[in-house]
Amino acid sequence: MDGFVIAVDRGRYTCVRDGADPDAPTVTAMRARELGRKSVVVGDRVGLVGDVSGADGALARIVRIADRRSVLRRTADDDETTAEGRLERVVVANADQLVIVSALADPPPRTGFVDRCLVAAYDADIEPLLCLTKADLAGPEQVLDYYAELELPYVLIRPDADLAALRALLAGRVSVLVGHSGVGKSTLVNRLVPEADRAVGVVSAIGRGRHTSTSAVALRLPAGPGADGDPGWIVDTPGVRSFGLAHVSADSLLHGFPDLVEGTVDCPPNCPHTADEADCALDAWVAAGRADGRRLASYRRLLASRAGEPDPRAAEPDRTGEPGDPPARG
Ligand SMILES: Nc1nc2c(ncn2[C@@H]2O[C@H](COP(=O)(O)OP(=O)(O)OP(=O)(O)O)[C@@H](O)[C@H]2O)c(=O)[nH]1
Ligand SMILES: [Zn+2]
Repeated sequence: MDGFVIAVDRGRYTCVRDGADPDAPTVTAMRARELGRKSVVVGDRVGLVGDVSGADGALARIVRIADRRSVLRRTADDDETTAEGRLERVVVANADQLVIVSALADPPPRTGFVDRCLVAAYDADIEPLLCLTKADLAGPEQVLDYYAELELPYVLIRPDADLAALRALLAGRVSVLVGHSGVGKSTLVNRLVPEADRAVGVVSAIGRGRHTSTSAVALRLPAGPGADGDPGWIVDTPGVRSFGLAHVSADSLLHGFPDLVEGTVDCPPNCPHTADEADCALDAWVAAGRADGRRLASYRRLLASRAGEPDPRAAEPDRTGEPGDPPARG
């Protein structure tokens, strides 16, 4: 029996069977010994044996994990020189899309956080989608201007408008939602999946909150009226407030900045692209107007952060989560 892992809690995996009716009971499973040390995460496609009835108290076993199409990772922090920084976690397997939820106001957009998510998305080979909430409070011009060179797909979310544009982008795919506290991610999840309360209830019944607050949960999107085909899945990541990037090499970090990549062709061999590297061609690239200087500054902040250098702006009082995360001001 093949299935899809939708929640993980203390050695128990909640799975849905492939092809099962959306209302069919979920299957609770444990890992079979033959899996060895391989981890099973939300989004994994697994082979199940044993009692797959989903009845109360039934316990199936996961005997196989399918090859992963993508692996979204994070580390606890950026610093590859510390044990905590090297502690790498797989957030979600087999995601197709990373939906970066950012408010346009209250709290103001944090392009540093978005840039960091873009690095994680490109590193994982997952398509990014910028989801700009609270569009009733502020316009998207500044944020879109910052990403002008990227052709980054985006949607605007306002409380009084339907979510058709977003639903169309979610259809048929597994999309991971990430965002800072207060950006309206929970509000959005509840609007997308009105039964999310029920789903959340199921998860809390197996102990969410007592265990790890960072565990991800996959929620099936409801079929729209008259819609055929698969409406898709969203994966909510309640505890993921930032993406430590210690697992991303300095080279891969650059792939999160496609607007800068071409600017490095004139760099000397093995150029670290840091601000103190006098011959780095990126400064000239920006000076020539080929990319936004704020993007170069953001890239270099991430480079410095990976090397364990403290960000001088992290100490500013109005910054609550993300070191070195400027609002998108011009
Ligand atoms: N004006 C406006 N307010 C919104 C919108 N979406 C959410 N809010 C409000 O923003 C606040 C935060 O929303 P949440 O959905 O709790 O945000 P969150 O990102 O889930 O944050 P946590 O609850 O900390 O995880 C709430 O007071 C919402 O009512 C929106 O589109 N426009
Ligand atoms: Zn360089």
